Amino acid sequence: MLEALTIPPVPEGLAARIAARIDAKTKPPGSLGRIEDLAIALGLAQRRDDPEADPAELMIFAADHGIVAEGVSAWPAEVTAQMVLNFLGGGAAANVFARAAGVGVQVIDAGVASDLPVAPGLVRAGIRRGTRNAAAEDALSPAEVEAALEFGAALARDAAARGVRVIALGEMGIGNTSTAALLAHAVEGLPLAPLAGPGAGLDAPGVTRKIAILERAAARRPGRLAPLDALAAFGGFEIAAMAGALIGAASAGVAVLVDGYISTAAAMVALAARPEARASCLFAHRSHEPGHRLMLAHLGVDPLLDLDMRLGEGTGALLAVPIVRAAARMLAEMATFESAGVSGRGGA
Ligand SMILES: O=C(O)c1ccc[n+]([C@@H]2O[C@H](COP(=O)([O-])O)[C@@H](O)[C@H]2O)c1
Ligand SMILES: Cc1cc2nc[nH]c2cc1C
Repeated sequence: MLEALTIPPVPEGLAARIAARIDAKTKPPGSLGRIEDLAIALGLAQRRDDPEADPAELMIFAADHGIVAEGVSAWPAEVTAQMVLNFLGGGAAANVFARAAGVGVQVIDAGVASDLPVAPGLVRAGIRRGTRNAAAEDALSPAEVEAALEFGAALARDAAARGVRVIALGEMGIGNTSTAALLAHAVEGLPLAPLAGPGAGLDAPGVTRKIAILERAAARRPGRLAPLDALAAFGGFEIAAMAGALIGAASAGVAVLVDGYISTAAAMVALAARPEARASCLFAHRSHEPGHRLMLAHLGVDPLLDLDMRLGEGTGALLAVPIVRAAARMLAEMATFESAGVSGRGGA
């Protein structure tokens, strides 16, 4: 089904048309700097001359990772489910930033291992509870990968049908920095050790142990892997669902705000499978997780913000929403030299 989703090409001349409109606004040409580039990028992402930032929605995809049994995280796996309850209660950083930014939140159990109550507002994939331990065996079956991708794509297309214009990709999953590192290594050939960092708070000896565990996992499936094979080898459910959501959003003309280290790994996987979705992506921030710099450099991306954040949940993407909104409204609402009767550049 996912292969059947067509991603519309960027219309010919769209960037030049938006750039010309921006140049007619009452300001010295180029004086809004990267906000001007962002307005064009939003137009390209939505394949529209008049892109909109609202409504924007945060999707928080939560899941667990079997590799946590090896000791790759400073935190126990139960924290994933506990944080899902916190998201549902509105008390997490993502909830607070979403309220501050005027963004709706959807909480998604993409494959959490611990018990979660049936709760209104919790969307469930119902594929499986957690991945297998990728250091010992493949984390997901090909059918599970397919199901998670389809699930994410369907959620994004549902959001598009509700009129959502921008989807922010957030996640929660103890151990998912390990999975993200393995995916970036396998799909793009980036070196594994510099991709492996403290995640949610490992100390230096912990990072050294994490690297050894990740090397063992990578050795099980050596060499470059196709994106879906890499997801099967290493997981995880939330990353596959985010990759599916990105492709689903791109197919529906919805812009995707990519968040931090794990969200970017999902984008890497999605873009390896569907390069034509690249124009649909806006990159929100540079995470403090050291490997994020490598990923962004590999993608040739200079994100909007760099605030030393490394939380995930979509918090970096949420902080970028007001900037994206300002760019869209600049394009829609700013007067032109002509409409405002302001003189153009004169001679001496
Ligand atoms: O978004 C980031 O850049 C980021 C960087 C480091 C950690 N995290 C979050 O921390 C969790 C994963 O960390 P870890 O050490 O358990 O792999 C997961 O819930 C992520 O949302 C997120
Ligand atoms: C408490 C906590 C909150 C998080 N939010 C995203 N990742 C997280 C990891 C932990 C440990």
